[in-house]
Amino acid sequence: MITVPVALGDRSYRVLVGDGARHDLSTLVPPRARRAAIVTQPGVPVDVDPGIEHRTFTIGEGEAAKSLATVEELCSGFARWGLTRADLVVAVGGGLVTDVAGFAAAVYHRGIPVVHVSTTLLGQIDAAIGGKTGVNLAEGKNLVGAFWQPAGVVCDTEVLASLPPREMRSGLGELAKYHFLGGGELDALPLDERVAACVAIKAEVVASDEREGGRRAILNYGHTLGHAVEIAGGFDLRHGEAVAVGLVYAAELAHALGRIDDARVAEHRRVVAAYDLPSTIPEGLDDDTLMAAVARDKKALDGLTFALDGPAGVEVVTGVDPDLVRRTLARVRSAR
Ligand SMILES: NC(=O)c1ccc[n+]([C@@H]2O[C@H](COP(=O)([O-])OP(=O)(O)OC[C@H]3O[C@@H](n4cnc5c(N)ncnc54)[C@H](O)[C@@H]3O)[C@@H](O)[C@H]2O)c1
Ligand SMILES: O=C(O)C(=O)C[C@@H](O)[C@H](O)[C@H](O)COP(=O)(O)O
Ligand SMILES: [Zn+2]
Repeated sequence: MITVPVALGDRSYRVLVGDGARHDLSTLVPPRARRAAIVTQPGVPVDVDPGIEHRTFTIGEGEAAKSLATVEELCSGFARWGLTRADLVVAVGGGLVTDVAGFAAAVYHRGIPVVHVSTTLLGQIDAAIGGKTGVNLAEGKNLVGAFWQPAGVVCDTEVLASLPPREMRSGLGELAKYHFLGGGELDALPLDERVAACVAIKAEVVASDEREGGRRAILNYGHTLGHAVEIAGGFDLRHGEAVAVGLVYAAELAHALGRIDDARVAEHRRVVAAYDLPSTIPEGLDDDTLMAAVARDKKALDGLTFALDGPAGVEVVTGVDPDLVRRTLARVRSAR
């Protein structure tokens, strides 16, 4: 078992990574908790035992279930059962479950503890770590949410064996992101160590800027166009697939701004292709729709804003020329 600490002062917690790590869930349960509300989906074939009285609450599958309506249903269920502030929410699932259950925990009784048992590759290397929780609106991804750190996280690599191949590949989209955030050749590592290495990268960034005042936005690399493609396409692409498209787009944009050279763009394309992930914008998504979604990105405080690679690594670039953003859409489309 590998333990990765997330150092956030009195909100610090442990991330347990390893084959069978779910069996250590009870070690992360806060001492005052008497009851645990387990939030999961019918499609998650993972049983957990928090070691205290528990009841299971299921939510729907797919991004449509990542909604305020689902949060309301969960909170009503918690209230009917009599869950108190001293009790616990345990999210068991991928990023969708941990984002929704984490947000419900953040707002129920103005905040109760949550432990994430992450069951997808994408969740284990990214979504369950760092305390971003939230839901979608019709207008965009994750537009309502809260920073709410878990009391602990379990990344049991054994449960990844049942993950459908497309979901595993989607996780590789976020893994591709870490290649450009100092991760280097992560593929050389055994699975547990690869997951732990990504968790450690994310933990260090989150510890330096918990609420995305600045540096944390590098974790959003590939997400400005990624989220736009995801929502404009009605979620035909999985999150990690959309991030892969967004990484290639961000590389082309950084190149157009003179921040990186041809070889670095080629490296982005190589990493994305090696994971068998898409590198172009799906047909049928028009530029105006994508531009509107890009403008609604939460990072866009001062003009169109992207996390972009450059001589000093990935950093946030504000006020990007809309014409250049459009021309880069055309460039990525033509490289199909
Ligand atoms: N909060 C964050 O920092 C953060 C980071 C990255 C992504 N996200 C969010 O995470 C979501 C995507 O998460 P995801 O890729 O994990 O998808 P997901 O949570 O939708 O799960 C994908 C599918 O796999 C099933 N599944 C889960 N675990 C399984 C298992 N072990 N075996 C078999 N099937 C299993 C689920 O039921 C679901 O149908 C998006 O909403 C994205 O915005 C959040
Ligand atoms: O944890 C972060 O910070 C991230 O940006 C991680 C992303 O992979 C993740 O998809 C996140 O939910 C996106 O955040 P958002 O602020 O753009 O909604
Ligand atoms: Zn993401």
